[in-house]
Amino acid sequence: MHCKQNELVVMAAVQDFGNGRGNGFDRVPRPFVIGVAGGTASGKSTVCEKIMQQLGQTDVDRRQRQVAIISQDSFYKVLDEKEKDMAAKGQFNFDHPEAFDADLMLETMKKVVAGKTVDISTYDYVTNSRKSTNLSVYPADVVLFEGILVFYWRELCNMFHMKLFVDTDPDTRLCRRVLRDTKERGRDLDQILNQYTNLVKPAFEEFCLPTKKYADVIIPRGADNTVAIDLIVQHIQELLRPTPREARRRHNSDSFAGRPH
Ligand SMILES: Nc1ncnc2c1ncn2[C@@H]1O[C@H](COP(=O)(O)OP(=O)(O)O)[C@@H](O)[C@H]1O
Ligand SMILES: Nc1ccn([C@@H]2O[C@H](COP(=O)(O)O)[C@@H](O)[C@H]2O)c(=O)n1
Repeated sequence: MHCKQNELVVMAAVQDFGNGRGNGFDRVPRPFVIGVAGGTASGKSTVCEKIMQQLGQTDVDRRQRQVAIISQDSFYKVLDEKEKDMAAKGQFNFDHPEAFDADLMLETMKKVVAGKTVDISTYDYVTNSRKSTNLSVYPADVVLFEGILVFYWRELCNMFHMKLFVDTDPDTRLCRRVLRDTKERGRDLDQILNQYTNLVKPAFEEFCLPTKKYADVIIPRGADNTVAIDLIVQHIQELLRPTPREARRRHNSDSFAGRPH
């Protein structure tokens, strides 16, 4: 088997910690790492953003956040001159596993799992290179790792305690990619369509789609699927350590519930 299944872990977490009141918090892995895979422009980042928003994390200082997001795109290899030239013409295959620095990705994720702060490059799609500024990702209770091929490498896939696959209709994805890449990634229509037809679509079918079977939860329609997102948020809330205020509130309501009438 390529990547082990986690349903039992997830079910145990739901059963043991579902009421958020037991001492079971100590037995939830810290951080609880969630892999979010799916084709290009399926809505992976948008789903992660929605999860962060609903958990009230977006207004919190990055150092204090209980949930962190890491993008697999931060681990694209540095291109040589010839590859840069190909990339500028939309002829470099960014959808092949070889395009990623798998060693760096694994090394970084091992540190994340060990609860360490990691410095991660941000990626510039206009220049097809890593930006000079790094982003620190601080230890968090839950880490979302999103990207087209996050379930492709067995060792990486096995690090996830929960695996989500964002499953959006391919025509919708292509339309969104055209709009996004012209507006935000400095691409023209010809280049986008050539790259999509010759490289993106075949690689999706060969490398990304076959990893859907490792998902614990498949999210049809991506970020439009508010029911799925609500359920995932509810589950994450149950995994997060209660803040001191929340712990007091729960303690008080337990004591009150225990009193004779
Ligand atoms: N449900 C949606 N409805 C409309 N546009 C969406 C939706 N989800 C994502 N988008 C847009 O589609 C593009 C790709 O979404 P994104 O979340 O970046 O996908 P991915 O991370 O899978 O590449 C973005 O421009 C985003 O704003
Ligand atoms: N320089 C680059 C790097 C990546 N891509 C494309 O991005 C896609 C992955 O990002 P998503 O947000 O869409 O998941 C992938 O399909 C690459 O083709 C690129 O065009 N240029």
